[in-house]
Parts: sequence; C-alpha cells; structure tokens
Amino acid sequence: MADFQFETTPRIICQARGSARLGELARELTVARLFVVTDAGLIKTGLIEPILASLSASGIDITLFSDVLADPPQEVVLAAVSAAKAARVDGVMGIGGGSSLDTAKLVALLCGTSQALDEIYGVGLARGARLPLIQVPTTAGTGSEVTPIAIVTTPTHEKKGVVSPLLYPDVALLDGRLTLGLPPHVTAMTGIDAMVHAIEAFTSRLKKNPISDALALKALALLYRNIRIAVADGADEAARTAMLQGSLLAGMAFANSPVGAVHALAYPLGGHFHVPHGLSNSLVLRAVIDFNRPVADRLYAELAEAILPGRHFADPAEGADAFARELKALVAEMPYPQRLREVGVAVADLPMLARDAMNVQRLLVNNPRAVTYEDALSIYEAAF
Ligand SMILES: NC(=O)c1ccc[n+]([C@@H]2O[C@H](COP(=O)([O-])OP(=O)(O)OC[C@H]3O[C@@H](n4cnc5c(N)ncnc54)[C@H](O)[C@@H]3O)[C@@H](O)[C@H]2O)c1
Ligand SMILES: CCCCCCO
Repeated sequence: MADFQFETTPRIICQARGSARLGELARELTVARLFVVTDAGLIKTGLIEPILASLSASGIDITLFSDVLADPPQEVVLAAVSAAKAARVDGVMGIGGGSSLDTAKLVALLCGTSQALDEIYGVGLARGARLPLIQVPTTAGTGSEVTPIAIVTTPTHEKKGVVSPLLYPDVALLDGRLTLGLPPHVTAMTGIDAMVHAIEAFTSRLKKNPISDALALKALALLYRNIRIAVADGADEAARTAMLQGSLLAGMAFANSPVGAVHALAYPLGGHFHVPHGLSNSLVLRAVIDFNRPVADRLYAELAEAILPGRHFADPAEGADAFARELKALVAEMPYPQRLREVGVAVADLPMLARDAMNVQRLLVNNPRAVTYEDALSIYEAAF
C-alpha cells in the first residue's frame, strides 16, 4: 500500500435553512466586520438580502462585494481584496458558485498575508494566516467550499490556480434551499462538473488513494441518481441537497486526487471562449473517456458499478462500455450545447486549444493515459 496524505476542511454543516445560522457561525469565529462575496446573479435571485438582514440582526457589520464575474478575472479578485482591506474586515463569507467561493478564498488569504496575488500562483506558495472564512455554495457544483484551490483568469486569458491548505474554509455550509432557483441549464452544467470531479479523482494516476476513492464513488452515485431529477424539477429539495452533498464529496476527492485531461482541455475553452466551466468539462468528457479506455477500463467498470446498483462487471471492457454508454446518454439529455462548434469554436481554433491544453501539465500528469499534442487535437476534433 503506497503512503498517502489526505486533507479536508475542518467543519461541514448540511442543514435545511442552515443559512439562518450564519450570524451565529460568524460570531463563533469572532467576526465582527464580515466581507460578503457574491455576484450580480445571486443578488437578482433575492437569496442574499435575507441572509444579510439576518447577519446584521446578529450585530455583524457587513461589507458586500457583488462584482464577481464567472471564471474570476484577476482584476476582479484584486478589486475585492482592495475593498476588503479598505473596509478593514475581519472575516470573509463566499456565497454563490465557484467563482464567488474562489474569490472569497483569495480575499481571506490576501487580507491575512503580506503577499501579492502573483506571488502565490502555484502550489504551496502562500504564507501566513488568512482571515476567518465561511463558504456557502449555491451551485452543486464545483466543491470549491472544500478544496484548497482557487482559479483565476489572467489578463492573457490563462486560468491559473492558487493551491494552498490556507484556502480551506473554517466552515462549509450546505443549505439545499439556496440552490432551488438554479436554472436547469446551470443545474446541468454544474452537476456534470461535479461528476467529472468524481470521475477524474477516481481515475487520477498519481495521488489516487482509498479515501479519495470512497468519496468519489459515493459522490458519483449521489450525483448520477439526482442530476436528472434536479434538472427536471428544481424544486425537489431532497434532490438539490443530494447534489450539494455529491459535489462536496467530489470536491474532497479531487482536492486529494487531482483532476486530469478533462479539466486540462476544458480550461482553454473557458479562458478563450468564456464557456462556463461545467459546460467546458462536459464538451470534452465523452472524447476523453474514449481516449482513456485503453488504460482505464477497470476503473471505468468500477465507476459503472457505482452508478448501476446491483450490476457487477467481471469483464472490465464490458463495464467500461456500460459506463461510457450511461455517461454519453446523460450528457446528451442535458439542456445545453453538445459540441464545440455550438459554443463559438471554429475548426481553425483547435490547434491553439490543443497547444494551450498542453500547457496545463500540472493536470495532464494526473490523467491515466499520457496526452500528447496530437492526442489533445484529436480529442478536440472528436468533440467538435
Ligand atoms: N476551487 C475549486 O476547487 C474549483 C473547482 C471547479 C471549478 N472552479 C471554478 O469555479 C468557477 C465555476 O463555478 P460555477 O460552475 O459554480 O459557476 P459560477 O460561479 O461561475 O457562476 C454560476 C452562475 O449561476 C448563478 N447562480 C449561482 N447560484 C445560483 C442560484 N442558487 N440560483 C440562481 N442562479 C445562481 C450565478 O449568479 C452565476 O451567474 C470557475 O471559475 C472554475 O474555474 C473552482
Ligand atoms: C490545480 C487546479 C485544479 C483545479 C481543478 C478544478 O477546476
């Protein structure tokens, strides 16, 4: 058995109407001046106002930053840090999708250390303490509320990661009711993103371990069983809560057993064409599964057993066939674009995308099968 290290967030609360406890949780963290990070879409849903009112009623002074943009641009992150420093906040809360949660992480970190953002891109470069941090996901989801990762889009459209245990929050609060209003196409994109986290954590080549495996299998089972329900009937609170739990478990899994080629090939789609993160993953998922089949059939067969209760596949190829079939059928049912050509990508763009994907070696090294430039190009061609 290979040695391994497993990291996790210290405190997870999953509670219907749990958002009513945010004032209590902030006070427990001795926060008096809270910086709330979200985006305009969340403000429009009306979800934020009652939460801010309950926090204020608890005597917490609020500074609201609602200018987060998808795939947070570096300048937006820096604007949030400046606003937090100017307000002299002593705690941060992210409430929203992964873009808001990642921005909140970096605000908490950069308000607590003397470092600059461009000093901490990469793995383990952050130093010092961060401000108290509460994360409240409203998509299910990136799992960002339980990962040590924050992704920023640089002015050259490159997606860069900050990876540090300092980015784990003090509290991750799951409240299914906050996701009830998620539109079907966003429910689908973020749900498939969470499934990709579980799939890629389970097939990851370098840091796969028994704990991440157990989390990935449970995550995939929860997500697969509930994504169709949540997309078809967003008011189903049980399905919504299961999706949040599944995306959190998948987040814990890939935080310790990192993602591979699906994410590496998805990043350039987000960076250059502003394709939403979950959709970027979905667009290349089927072709990457087909590409990995020569080395990953046994793993895909285990994943097939996780989503097809009662089925056992003695023949790995048969199990992998079943897994690929189920995933392709599920993606095809999702209410969003299915091909690269539908999201503004031209054939002439594919070599550039493949070149950019090859720059994401920090993820490609985790893929069960080595990926060359030619492989990346052929995957994009198959997804076109
Ligand atoms: N840190 C990590 O571990 C990690 C993992 C995966 C992805 N990411 C990053 O997360 C970002 C993607 O996050 P995302 O997919 O959650 O989307 P997002 O946060 O970029 O956008 C979500 C969209 O849905 C809206 N929305 C969110 N919750 C809603 C609700 N309950 N009701 C109605 N509308 C709602 C928002 O207003 C926004 O328009 C990317 O930047 C990606 O790189 C980070
Ligand atoms: C190192 C960055 C890994 C991020 C995966 C989810 O987007």
